Amino acid sequence: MDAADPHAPEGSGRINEASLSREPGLHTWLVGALAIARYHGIDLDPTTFRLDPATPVPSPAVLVEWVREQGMWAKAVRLKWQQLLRLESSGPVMLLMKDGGAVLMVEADASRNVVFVKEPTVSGAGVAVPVDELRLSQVWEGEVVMMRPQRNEEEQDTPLSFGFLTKLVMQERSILRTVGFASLIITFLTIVPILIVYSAVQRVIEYGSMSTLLLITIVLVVTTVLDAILEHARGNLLQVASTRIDAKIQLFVFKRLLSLPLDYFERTQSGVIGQAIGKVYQIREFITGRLLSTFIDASMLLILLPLMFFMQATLAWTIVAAAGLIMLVIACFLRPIRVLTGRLSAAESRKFSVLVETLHGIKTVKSLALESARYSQWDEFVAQAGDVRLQAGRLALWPATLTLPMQRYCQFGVMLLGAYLAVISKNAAEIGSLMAFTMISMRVAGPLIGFTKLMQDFEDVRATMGEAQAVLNNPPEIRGIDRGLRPAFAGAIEFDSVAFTYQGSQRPALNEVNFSVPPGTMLGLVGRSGSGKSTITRLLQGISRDYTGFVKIDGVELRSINLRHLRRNFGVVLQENFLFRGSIRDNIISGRAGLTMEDVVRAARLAGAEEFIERMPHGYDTFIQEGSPNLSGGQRQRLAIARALIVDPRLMILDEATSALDPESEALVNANLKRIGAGRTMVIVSHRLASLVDCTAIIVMDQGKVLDVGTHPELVERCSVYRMLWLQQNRHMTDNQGNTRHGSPTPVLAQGD
Ligand SMILES: Nc1ncnc2c1ncn2[C@@H]1O[C@H](COP(=O)(O)OP(=O)(O)OP(=O)(O)O)[C@@H](O)[C@H]1O
Repeated sequence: MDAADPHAPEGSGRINEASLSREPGLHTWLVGALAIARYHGIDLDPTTFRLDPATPVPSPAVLVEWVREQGMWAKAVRLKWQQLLRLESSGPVMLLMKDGGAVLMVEADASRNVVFVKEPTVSGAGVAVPVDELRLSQVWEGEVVMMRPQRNEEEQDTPLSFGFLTKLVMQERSILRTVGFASLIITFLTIVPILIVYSAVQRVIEYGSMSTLLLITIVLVVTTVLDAILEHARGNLLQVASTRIDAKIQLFVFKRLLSLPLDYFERTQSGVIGQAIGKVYQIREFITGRLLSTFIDASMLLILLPLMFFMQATLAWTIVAAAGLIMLVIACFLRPIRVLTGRLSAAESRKFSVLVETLHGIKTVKSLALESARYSQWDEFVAQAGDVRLQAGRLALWPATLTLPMQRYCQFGVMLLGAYLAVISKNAAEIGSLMAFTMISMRVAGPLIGFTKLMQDFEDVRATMGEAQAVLNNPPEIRGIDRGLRPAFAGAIEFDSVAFTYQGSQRPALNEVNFSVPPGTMLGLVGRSGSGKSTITRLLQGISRDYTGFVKIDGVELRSINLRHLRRNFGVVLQENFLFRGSIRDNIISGRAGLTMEDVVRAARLAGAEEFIERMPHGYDTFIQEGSPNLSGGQRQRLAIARALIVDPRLMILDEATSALDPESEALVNANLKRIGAGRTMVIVSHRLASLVDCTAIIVMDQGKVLDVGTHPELVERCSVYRMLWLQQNRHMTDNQGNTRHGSPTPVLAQGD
């Protein structure tokens, strides 16, 4: 059947490569993504999309990754025609074609069995044409890319709370509903044998009816088997639900953690953070385990309790009274337990911090033989935590001990009382009733006690939640990450009356800083320790944003720039750079989409890393361990430079990048600086002035202020602080070469390479 619209322009129902008009220079998929984004009122920056020249068709994963990096929600899925017809989407979706092209599906009409598609154009212009399954299947194999804006600010900024976690749990309501339904049937299956016992036992005993006994046995066996099957199925479903909830919580926690600003991590011990993250899992266990099962049990109570009252009201009242007493005892202990739980948690955090710190600093610990000092500290914190744990444990024993008689009563005492009541009533029918009641009370006692204990657990979890919230609910920097301008950078930097004071500090780290440099500048930053050099680079990267004055890049105030965009345009190399576990190639790419082996080689060559990589046993595939012990400091640094350079950033920061290097490695990196700096603005912080003599401009910082700006010769001439630093370093170098201590600087040294 040809489903093409008769009013559509001739031939417009055909989709083939020829009909896919491509935006000049842009891949069709990219045009499609830009068009969908534009439909949602978002402008994506296509220049940030990198495509492997060897493979002109990117993978859907690469495209999706790029769209996500740009701050939108995106997903690539495989759909069948029927699913496509039912697709609920608040905008166009992109169908990826077999030939590498794409069309946008703007509407689906299930009644006519057609979808409306149009060619992707950035402007969004073009006529949508209806296409049927047969036609589409000739060019489309089912690949679809869906995109939409991040739902709303709330979605990204959702803080951790019971409400939020409950919402996550409720997302699994279809499973939970089934679980609830299964629970009701299980309860029913529990009641059936009880009712049979209730009504039939007396007859069996009175009339010696063996056939009734056999029937009861068969019914009991059948209900038990059914019960077991249903319990198993319910357990299975609960496992599925809790695994899914668990995965969502883990994703949430990690995302939330990554969204926290860097200075938060600088202020907070990693042990405290690690401990708080661990706590979230305790809360999850509570919600998906104890809470869920108690509520399921509670539904059972709703049926069983009335039944108990119906059978034996006196005994039922005693059980309710026992449960009430248990609740009262636990309620009395809640407050003191909460206090001790809080103290225990704090003590555990301190202990954990020592462990994490020791592991992080293990090189220092070993090399300075600090093992015994660290051990004593650990010993002290273990003792403190043990002390509080003992107190907490002892206190928790009390409610357990005091409630034990009531628990035992619910399980066994009720039987004795029932027997007594049966005996004094002298009614044989009471025996059946008593047996049935006892069976129910066994079933009821557990959930009743569980319900009361839930209060105690909830107190624990509330304390735990407080700790996790103290870490995860810190204000994220995500707002800046996903919002703001995305200007194309040339690289001009301007500081206009910038002042900045670190949180908790009295003295400003930067005070009335003013300077501006044009694009392509190689800017050196020098000054005594603590003069504010690194702070300038932090401000430039948007790490610290609560400064006064204006920091502008190409005239755009930094706080109005999208943070992700800003950082993607910065290449940053620090004194200590962390290399991840993985191959050299993976480390240079660092998971960024669309980068190829050619990019890796180009970056490595520019960073001066190519020669040592090629000498390694597996070249670019050489595996780097965590902390990269198999690389020298110089090699690590050059890899870090390559990693920063691979995206060809317009601005680059080298913060003491060569300070820890041996002279040979330093000379190697410095020799490449000019090449590295070609076509981009470089900000180089260095204590070694020899690395900076080629800079177009050097800023001399002193106590958070700009003391002078000039070239190396100018500063030697007129800036006393710079001259002093220069002479200090130069004397040292000349000494090494056996020259006179008071000799003037030599031009050779000044080249630094
Ligand atoms: N995270 C921080 N929290 C509080 N104060 C800080 C922080 N980082 C730096 N400072 C303070 O801010 C001032 C400037 O520090 P900054 O690191 O910018 O100096 P620097 O010139 O780069 O020093 P160095 O050459 O030693 O690295 C110093 O007084 C320092 O103590």
